[in-house]
Formats: sequence, structure tokens, C-alpha cells
Amino acid sequence: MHSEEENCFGCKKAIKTMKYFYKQAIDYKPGYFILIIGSILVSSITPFINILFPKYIIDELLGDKNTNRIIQLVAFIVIGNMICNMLKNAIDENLGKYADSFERYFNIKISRKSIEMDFEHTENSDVLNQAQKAETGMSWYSGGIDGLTKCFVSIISSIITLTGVTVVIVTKSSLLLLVIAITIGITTILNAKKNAIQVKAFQGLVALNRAFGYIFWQLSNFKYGKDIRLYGADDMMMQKAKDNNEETTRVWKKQALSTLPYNEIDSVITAIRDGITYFYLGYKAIKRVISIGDFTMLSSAASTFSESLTSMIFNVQEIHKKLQFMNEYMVFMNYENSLVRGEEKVKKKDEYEFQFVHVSFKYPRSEDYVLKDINLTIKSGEHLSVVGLNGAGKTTFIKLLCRLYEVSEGEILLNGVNIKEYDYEEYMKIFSVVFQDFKLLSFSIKENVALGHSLQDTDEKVTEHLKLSGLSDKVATLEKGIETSIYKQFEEDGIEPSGGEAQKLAIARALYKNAPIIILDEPTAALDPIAEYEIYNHFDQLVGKKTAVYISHRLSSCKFCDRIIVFGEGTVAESGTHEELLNKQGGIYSKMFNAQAQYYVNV
Ligand SMILES: Nc1ncnc2c1ncn2[C@@H]1O[C@H](COP(=O)(O)OP(=O)(O)OP(=O)(O)O)[C@@H](O)[C@H]1O
Repeated sequence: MHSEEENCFGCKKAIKTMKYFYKQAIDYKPGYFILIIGSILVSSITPFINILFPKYIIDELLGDKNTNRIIQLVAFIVIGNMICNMLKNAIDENLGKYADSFERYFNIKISRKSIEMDFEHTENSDVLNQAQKAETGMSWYSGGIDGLTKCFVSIISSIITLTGVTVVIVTKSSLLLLVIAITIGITTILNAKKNAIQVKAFQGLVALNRAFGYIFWQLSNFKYGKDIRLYGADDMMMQKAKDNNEETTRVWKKQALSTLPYNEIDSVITAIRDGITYFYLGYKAIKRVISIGDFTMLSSAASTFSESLTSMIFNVQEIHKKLQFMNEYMVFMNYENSLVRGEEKVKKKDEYEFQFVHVSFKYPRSEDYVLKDINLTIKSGEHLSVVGLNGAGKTTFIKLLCRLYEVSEGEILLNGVNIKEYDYEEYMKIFSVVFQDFKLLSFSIKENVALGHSLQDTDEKVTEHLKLSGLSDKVATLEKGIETSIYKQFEEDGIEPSGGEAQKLAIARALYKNAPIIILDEPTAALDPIAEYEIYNHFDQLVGKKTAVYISHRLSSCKFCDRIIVFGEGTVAESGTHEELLNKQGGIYSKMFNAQAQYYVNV
């Protein structure tokens, strides 16, 4: 939530935001700003052509009636307007291309920030809302750099036009300026009120837009099609989408109804201003204080004056509003990472011993401890199995080990050094992890396996690891082999891997990374019994002397491990080898194992 002080978007904050964006934009695309200068020049010149030359034509028509001169003047107007329009079109066309490029530039930065921010932020709905605000605030709400710059262009052009037009009006009728200035003062106040309503509505729409994006994604993503169809959830999903749509419409409608009176008053004031201008100038022309040519020029100058002044003030207010939208991007980009990131290098050696010393943990914004006073050592090269009932804290234990979360109490040591003291990226490199909810990307099999590594000369190595994980037979049947795309999102001949195939791919990816510590969270849950048997048969080949941690509900897999730890109610309830734990009367492990074995024995 923004505090009261933060909500007040004053001049200082606006200038800071402006500097922040323009510094990056100028570095990224300086060419854009050269075009902008051209745009300012063209849009400043055009109004003068249409104010000055018609006066001379009328004066000529009512005076000397010199045909050649009239033709010359008309040619000036027509050709001048044509050249200005052509230049404007050429500039606008090029500016459009930059607008897109700026939008992508800042979107990429949002993505990078999302990846680099503390993992715990990615599960925080405030942060997710802020990411949404950053993205929409930088795109269609503000128009991004291009939208903001166009406002500046308009302001500068308006100032140039205003200066010229003021000179024209002052020489003939300065009272007119006063009338226009007063009416514009009123419309400015109305506009400020309208903007405040729009900014408030934007804040209210963020959560709705994010929810709609989620529902839309689930509905249109065929991966979720099975569940939605079989559970008949389509009506419920459609209802949620409809409710969301109605709520969004309600917010828009409320905004429109709130701003409508201001728009209507604005129209009345503009009409009064135009009426006064025409009556006043008409009266002067009838009294022959000004010529007919002057009447035309002054009425056109008066309307240009009010248009330019209105546009200038409108654009100042627009800039203020747009900067508030764009500021949301800054807020997101400035999220501090709270995870301590040390500088100690992880020494490359064969020994990696971890110690959990009185480790307790509760998730952020939660009062309940998920893990309580965990004390254990994972010896280098040990194959450790972690078991326990659902929700016992097994995955949380892995998340702490991999530093996705900071422990709440106690410490985790690697080779005697607190893991906080290690360089974060270096520390991450020592783990190959397959999480329960691992993700494959819509890229080729090769890219999925060699993820994060160079793709040069990798074919053989990728094939080798696919063989280890038991996927080579499947890949051999594919026309494009390891170049085959996963999923059909971008390639028609992409494959839809089965649950087991996807898991084998994820295992191949983890093995390919060749990190000294392998962690597999439910590694064989989706594998058929033969594939599971194969994996465990090649266990030593797969993992070798590396330290390995397995989380599994298939207790038969625990036999392969040196030691088993059993989590229960947030603590390490039991620890020992398969045989030791099985012999422990009334123990959690023996109960779970016997319950599972019963199914097979009783068949
Ligand atoms: N991001 C989170 N925020 C708050 N609570 C969480 C979060 N992730 C998990 N929990 C809670 O922590 C507890 C332990 O979850 P964890 O995923 O570690 O269990 P698990 O032993 O791996 O379970 P399973 O066998 O079902 O995979 C659960 O009660 C879960 O609801």
C-alpha cells in the first residue's frame, strides 16, 4: 500500500521520475529524440500558414484583386500544408516504430527484475499486483516514453504557436486574450479533477486486470482443457470471467459517470468563449475598427490561441498523470531484495557438507512455523531420502537448502560457513534441482535440456543425458530429434510430452547441469514402474558420488539411499537406514511403508 505521503505526486517526484526514464531512453534510442525535434518544428510552423495567409488573400480580394498574388498566396497555403503534412507523416511513421521498441525495452526489464528478485516476492500478491501496475502503467495507461514525449512535443509546439499568435492578437485586440485566459483557467481546474478520478480508477483496476489475465489464460490454454472439461468447470470459469468483466465495466462506468459532468461543463464554457469571441470581433468589424481580413485572421488566431493554451495545459496535466502511471514501474524496479547476498566464493572441490543448526522457519506473512528446530547434517556424497506426510515441510526444507527463502531462526552451514555468506549466484550453481512443479519451456528438446548453457557442440552431450534419463528411444522416433519443439505453441510438429516423459526431460536437464548436489522432489512420481526401475538401476551412473537428496512418497525408492529422514509436524521425527526405521515399532516410517506394501501384498 502507498502511504499518504507517497501518494502525493508532487513536482519533485515528477522530475525524478522523468529523469529516471529519459536517461534510459536517450541512452537506448538517441535517434528517436532527433525525430522529435523535427516533429516540434513541423507542428509549430503549420498553424501560422493557416492564420496569416488567408488574411492576405482576403485583403487582396477586397483590395487590389491582383490575380497573380492571390494564386501565389493560395499556392503557399496548399503547398505549405502539403509539405508539413508529408513531413509529419514521415516522422510519425518512424516514431511509431520507436514506441514499440521502448515498450519492449521496459517490458524486458520488468521480466529481468521478476527473475532476479527474491523468490519470496514472487509468492506475494502485493508484488504481483505491482508488477501488473508496472507493465500496464508503462504501456497503455501512459503510452510509455513515446506517450510522454508526445505531450512534451505538444507543449513546446504550443508555446511557439502561442508566442506568435499572442503577438498577432495583442496588436489588434488584447481584451480577447483576457477572455480566453479566464475560460481556460476554469477548464484547467475541471481537467485536474478528471485526471485525479482516472488515476484512482487505475489503482482499482489493477487486481481485476490481473485476475482477468489469469482466468483468460486458464480458459485459452489447452493444457488446462482436460480438468476444465472433465470437472465441467467451464461454466464456473466463464462465470468468473463474466463477473470480473462486469466488475471492470462497473469501475469504468463509475469513472465515466464521475468525469461526465466535468466534460459537459467544459463544453458549455468553450461555447461561451467562442460566442464572446465572434460577437466581439464581429462588432469591431461592423464598426470598421478592423478589416474583414483582420476579422478572419483574429477569429482564427483566437481559436488557435485557445486551442494551443488548452492543449498546453492539458498536456502538462497529462504529463503529471502519465508520470504517476510510469512511477509504478519505478516502484516495482526499486523493490529491495532482502535475502543477504554474501561475497564468499564457493570453493570448487569434491566435499560439500551441509549442516542445519537449530533451523526454524515460517513463511513470510504467516504466523505458523512450518519447520521447527531442525538439526541435521548432510554428509558429502550422501544419498539422503526425505519422507513424510503431505504438508510435513519436505519441499520447504529443500527451498531453505537452496536459499529460495531465508531461515527464520538458526543457520545452515556449507562446509562450516553460513550459506548467507556465499555469493548467491555461485551458491545456486552447486544445485541441480527437479522440483515437483518443474516447468518445461516451449523451446526445442535440446534447449530444454541444456537450459542456461551454450548450445554450441552440445548435441552429443544432450543425447547422452537423454539416454541416462530414459528418453532416447522416444527422441529417436522424432523426425527432428533433439531439435523437436516441446509443445505446439510455436511449432506445428512440436510434441506434447506425457507426464513421465516431461519428468524424464526435467531429470535430463538436472543431470546436464552437472552440479555437485542433486535434489529430486518426487523424481519418479510420474514414471511407469519399468522407467522407475531403470532410473534406480542406473542410480549410481546417474548420480555417482554426488550428494543427492530425494523426496519421495514411493518408499521403495528409499532403499537406494544411505539414510532416510522422516519429517513429522515440522521436525525431524526419525532418521536412519531403511532397515533401522522399518524395525522401529510404531514409527512413522514403518507405518507408512507397511501401509504402502499392504496394497501389493494383498493383491
Ligand atoms: N509459499 C507458502 N506460503 C505459505 N505457506 C506455505 C507456502 N508453501 C508451503 N506452505 C505451507 O507449508 C507447509 C509445508 O509445505 P511443503 O510444501 O513443504 O510440504 P511437503 O512436505 O513438501 O508436502 P507434499 O508431500 O504434499 O509435497 C504446508 O502447510 C503448506 O501449506
